[in-house]
Amino acid sequence: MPPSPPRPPATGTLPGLDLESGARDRVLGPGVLLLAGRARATAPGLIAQIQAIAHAAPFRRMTTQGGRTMSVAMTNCGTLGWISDSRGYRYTTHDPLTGLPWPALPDIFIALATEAAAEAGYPGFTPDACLINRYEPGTRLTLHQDRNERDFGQPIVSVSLGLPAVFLWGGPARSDRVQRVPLDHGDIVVWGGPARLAHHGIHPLAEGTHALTGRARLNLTFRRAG
Ligand SMILES: O=C(O)CCC(=O)C(=O)O
Ligand SMILES: [Fe+2]
Repeated sequence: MPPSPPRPPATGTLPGLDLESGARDRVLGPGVLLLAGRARATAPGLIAQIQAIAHAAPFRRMTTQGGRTMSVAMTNCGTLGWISDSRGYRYTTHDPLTGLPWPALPDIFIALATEAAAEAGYPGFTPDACLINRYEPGTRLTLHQDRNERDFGQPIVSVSLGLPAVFLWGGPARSDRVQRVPLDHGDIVVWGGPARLAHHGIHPLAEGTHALTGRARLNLTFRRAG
């Protein structure tokens, strides 16, 4: 009997295993790609910028049109910021909490989002909006579509920092089968084209602490909203 072939390398679900960037890259479906670890090198700089942004535009838990309080804490940077309140979801130029324009997109944010989009097959992406989500253990984001943007021809670039999470990736219909995709610190998911209006969400975060973010996961979601 021939010897059994060598096992393929482990696929990076082991916490703390510092796999080479790219080893866990995955196509989740047509138009959607996981770029594993691509934000790892710049993560400390990204997190420092998030702290400065949150100083000017604090994290807050927004309410939905139905009066529920969202469990994810959010803030924004860019010329447009995503908000939810009793009037529904929309983009605004100003932070309703401070009355000031949202803080500008840092150059390192724009560079990262543009490079990740290009690598995933969406060249020329220039974001004008970055939603910053902060999850604590137990926090979840229910299945939804991102559909408040003007041009669905533009992709979404989503960067994970800190605690790991399970990304829920579905399809255009809410009832479509949902894949559970482990996301680690520094991972980037890019979706567009046929995947642009797929349902997605975040499973309730597991307990833990991360060296750079503490008891939290931070997510940057880049969009061309206007
Ligand atoms: O936290 C994530 O990875 C997803 C965030 C998201 O889907 C959104 O902000 O619309
Ligand atoms: Fe989303």
